[in-house]
Order: sequence, then structure tokens, then C-alpha cells
Amino acid sequence: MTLLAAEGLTKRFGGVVAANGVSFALEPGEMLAMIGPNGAGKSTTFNMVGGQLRPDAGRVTLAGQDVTNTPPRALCRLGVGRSFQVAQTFLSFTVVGNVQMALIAHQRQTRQMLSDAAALHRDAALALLDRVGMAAQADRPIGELAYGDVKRVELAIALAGAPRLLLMDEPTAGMAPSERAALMALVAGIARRERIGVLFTEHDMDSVFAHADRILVLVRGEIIARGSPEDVRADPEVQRVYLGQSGTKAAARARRTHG
Ligand SMILES: Nc1ncnc2c1ncn2[C@@H]1O[C@H](COP(=O)(O)OP(=O)(O)OP(=O)(O)O)[C@@H](O)[C@H]1O
Repeated sequence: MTLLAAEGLTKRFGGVVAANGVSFALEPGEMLAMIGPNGAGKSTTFNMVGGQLRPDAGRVTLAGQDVTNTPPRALCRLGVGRSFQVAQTFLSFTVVGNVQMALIAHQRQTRQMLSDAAALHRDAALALLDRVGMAAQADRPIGELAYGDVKRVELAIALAGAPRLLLMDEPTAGMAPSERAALMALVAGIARRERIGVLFTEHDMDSVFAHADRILVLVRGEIIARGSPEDVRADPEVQRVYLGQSGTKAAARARRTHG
């Protein structure tokens, strides 16, 4: 069954139509990228799916259930995870402590239990860190980690909610190219193995062409192309209005790397 469906999502800000009848579907285990130039409506669409922004028209369904206008917290309980931002981690806490906090939050245990956080869920948190390759650094303060490793911990934190859908808004922003490739490979591997659907926006075309199963191209609030990385790369309209030379090079690099 289709995991996520957006149907006719539309949002206006004054005279600007930020998203105009945006429709797409995402299957379990699929990596779906949303790309487009600045101001294309990516964040607007993303935030309507994630419950931060109320659409003027259209609807969002999760495994057939209408979740339009469902707030993020309630969506989380339905299995929609988001990648967290660095500022939302507790920098003085250990790596494993941060993941334990996420597990506690997911189970909606009360704040009084925080004093016991060191004991609670440690094994489960270590198992999550293992999935993102960070178990060996479990007891370091998160503030000491390299940025790419913080991103891995953030992924573990998102996975603590046992999501069936992950929403990732520019997951590789601010990362070095080698770190980006490693993080996206990790996300794609987990998504495919565990049948988690991933919707992500991304400015880094190398990450998109190497790891997306399908790509949506938004321009001025409308989807102008959709399909496999190959189809999107070859689309003359996409070439003209968005990708140009840099996208062609990114696609060629992705093909060389991934056969
Ligand atoms: N809260 C808002 N109030 C007014 N206009 C907005 C608001 N949010 C977005 N817009 C406008 O809607 C359009 C789409 O913006 P959006 O942020 O969704 O694009 P984007 O594709 O995510 O861009 P970027 O790649 O720069 O993040 C833009 O013209 C933007 O100025």
C-alpha cells in the first residue's frame, strides 16, 4: 500500500502561489527527493506534509489515512519521523544519553524520570547507535563529535520513534562532500532494508542523483518533472530551467559511482 500520498497540495502567501496542486506518492522503502531552484516551493510542500503548514487545498494521506493538518507531534505517533536539528540535541549529554532521551520522549514518559535517564533504554539506544555506526562513540559528549557524526546521531534520534516515513529537509546541509555521501548512503541503506519511506529536499545534486529512487522537480510551485534520476536528468525542461551543466555533471558522477 502507498505509504504517503499528497493530492493537490496548494498554498498561497498573499499573491504568491508557493505550491500549486502538488501531488505525489511514496512507497515503503523508497527514497523520494524533492528538488528545484530557490523559492520553488520545496519547504512549503514539505511543511504541509509534515503538519507545520496548513494547505489551502489538497490532502495528505498516510497508509490510506487522511492526516491533512495533523500536527507534527500527532504525526510522530502515527510513524512520521523528522531529522532533528543540531540545536535540538543536548550538547552536554553523551551520544547515548541523547538517544535515550529520544526513546523516553517517544514513549511519552514524564520529565521526573529524567534523573533515571542513564539507566533507561540504554540497550535500545545502543542498538539504535549501532544501526547508524555510532555505537563506539556512545559515551562521548555529543558536543565533541564531528558534524557528520552529529548527523548520524540525529538519524538515530529520528529512528527512535520507529518511523515508517522519514521527512528530511536538506539532511546534508553544511556537511563536507565526503560526509554527505556517507550520510546519504547510510540513510538509503536503512530505508531500503527496513522499508522506511524517505521524503527529502536537497540542494546537493550529487546526493540526489546517487541516492534517490525517484525525483520530483518543483518550479514555481508546480511539479514540472518526475521520475527516476535517469529520466529527470534527461528531461529537456529540467535541463533548461534547473539542472543545466551542474546537474548533468552530478548525474554523470553518480552513474560512475553506482554503476
Ligand atoms: N511564510 C511565508 N510567507 C510569505 N511567503 C512565503 C512564506 N514561505 C514561503 N514563501 C514564498 O513561497 C515561495 C516558495 O518558498 P519555499 O520556501 O517553499 O521554496 P523552497 O523551494 O523551499 O526554496 P529554498 O530552496 O530557497 O529553500 C517563495 O516565493 C517564498 O518567498
